[in-house]
Amino acid sequence: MFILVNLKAYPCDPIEVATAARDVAEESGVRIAVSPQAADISRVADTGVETWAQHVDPNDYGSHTGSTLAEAVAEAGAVGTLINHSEKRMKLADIDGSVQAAERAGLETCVCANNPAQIGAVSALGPDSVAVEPPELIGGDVSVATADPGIVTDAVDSAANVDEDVDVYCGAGISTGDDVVTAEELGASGILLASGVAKADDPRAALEDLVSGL
Ligand SMILES: O=C(CO)COP(=O)(O)O
Repeated sequence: MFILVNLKAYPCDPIEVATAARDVAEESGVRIAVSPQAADISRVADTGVETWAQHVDPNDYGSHTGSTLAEAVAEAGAVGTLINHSEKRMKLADIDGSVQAAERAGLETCVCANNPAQIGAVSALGPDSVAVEPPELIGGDVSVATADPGIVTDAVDSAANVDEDVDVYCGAGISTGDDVVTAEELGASGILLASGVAKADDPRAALEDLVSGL
């Protein structure tokens, strides 16, 4: 299982989370990555943790003020990027452009989507992975894997029907090792989470719990 920690714009210490994630990944052998604010990518990557961007724009180099250039986040130390999110909604054509931009820059890609139908649509764009996250469960304390297990299994089927090489992750409300094991049993090969770590009093303990059943 891959554990991808999205720090969103939470007021946590990205270096504290990054060092904890690096250590827990080393100790457990579980792949863990941290996705900080773009401005923090470089110093998070310097900790040695696997670092992902939260977003890249579809554009190439050029006159694109305010854009997040895929090559720039790769140069800063990111090895992957999220694309699209319930909190950063993109048009399908722009998701396609961002997947291509990320691939051009050598970044691994994970496209987020709200439901299994959208998972099928974005799987057709050829990302490395997709993540199903029901918006109504994001930021809550009930895991998608227990609140709506069918959405995870349907997302797995939906992606496989389009492209069997696309990994499927799930997210929303995941905070415990039991949630991670349940997600794995439903066919997910990774989880995407935020508040369970970013808002935890002790991010290291939260990460240790997440990997405890793997
Ligand atoms: O949106 C998410 C990750 O991208 C999930 O957020 P929570 O883990 O806070 O529910």
